[in-house]
Amino acid sequence: MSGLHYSLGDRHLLQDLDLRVDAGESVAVVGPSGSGKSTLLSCLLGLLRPSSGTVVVDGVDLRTLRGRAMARHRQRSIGMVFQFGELLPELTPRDNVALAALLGRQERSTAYQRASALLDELGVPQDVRTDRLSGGERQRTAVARALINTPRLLLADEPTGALDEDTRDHVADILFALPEQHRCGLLVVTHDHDIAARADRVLRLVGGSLHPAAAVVRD
Ligand SMILES: Nc1ncnc2c1ncn2[C@@H]1O[C@H](COP(=O)(O)OP(=O)(O)OP(=O)(O)O)[C@@H](O)[C@H]1O
Repeated sequence: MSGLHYSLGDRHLLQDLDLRVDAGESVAVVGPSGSGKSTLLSCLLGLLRPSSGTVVVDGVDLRTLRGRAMARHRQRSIGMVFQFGELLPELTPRDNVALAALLGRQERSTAYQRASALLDELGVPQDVRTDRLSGGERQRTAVARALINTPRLLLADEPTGALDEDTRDHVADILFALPEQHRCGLLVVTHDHDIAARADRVLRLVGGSLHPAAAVVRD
C-alpha cells in the first residue's frame, strides 16, 4: 500500500501509510486498541475503500475492482485467519477447509484431497465436528482454510489471542513458518508482543502512522 489514507468523518484514522509485504516475508503490526489495525486489514481485503492512496495485492490495484471481481480476487489471492477461527461448527474440519476451495472454484475431488493433505500436515483430526476440536486444532483448521486457495498474502487478526500459552506458541510456530513454506507474505495484527517479535519486521500503528516498533514505547 502506498500513500493510504482512511478517514471516518473528520477523523483521520490512517494517514499516508506505506507498507510492502513481500512473498516469503512476515510483518507484524501492533498498536493500541482503536488505532486502526482492523481497518488497515479491511483496506487490504478490499472491504473498505481508502479515502486516497493505493493498495496493490498480488499485482492488482484494488481500485480497479468492484463487487464480484473484488470478491474473486480476494478469494484467489488472500487467506485470512481470525481470532476465533470463524469456522462452521457443525461441519467437519475437512468440510470447512474444502468449502473454501469449492468457493474458490477448485474441482471437488481436488478440493477434498488438498483439504485432507493440509489438515494432515497441521495435525488436525478431519472427520469430527469442528465444535469438538480444541482451540489450537480450530486455529490450525483456520490456517488450513486460509491456505487452501494458495494465497499470495496471508492476513491474521489476533490469530493466537484466544489460546493458552503452549497452544499459542504451537500455532505461532506454524504461522510464521508459512511465508517460507508457501511463498506468501504474512501480515499479523496482534496485541501480543511475543508473537509480534517472531515476525521479520514489527511495525506499530499509532496516531494513524506506521513506525518501526523499536522506535516507540510499547503499549
Ligand atoms: N464503521 C465505523 N464507524 C465508526 N467508527 C468506526 C467504524 N469502524 C471503526 N471505527 C472506529 O475506528 C477506530 C479504529 O477501529 P479498529 O477496529 O480498526 O481498531 P483496532 O486497532 O483494530 O482496535 P482493537 O485492537 O481494539 O481491535 C475505532 O475508534 C473504532 O471505534
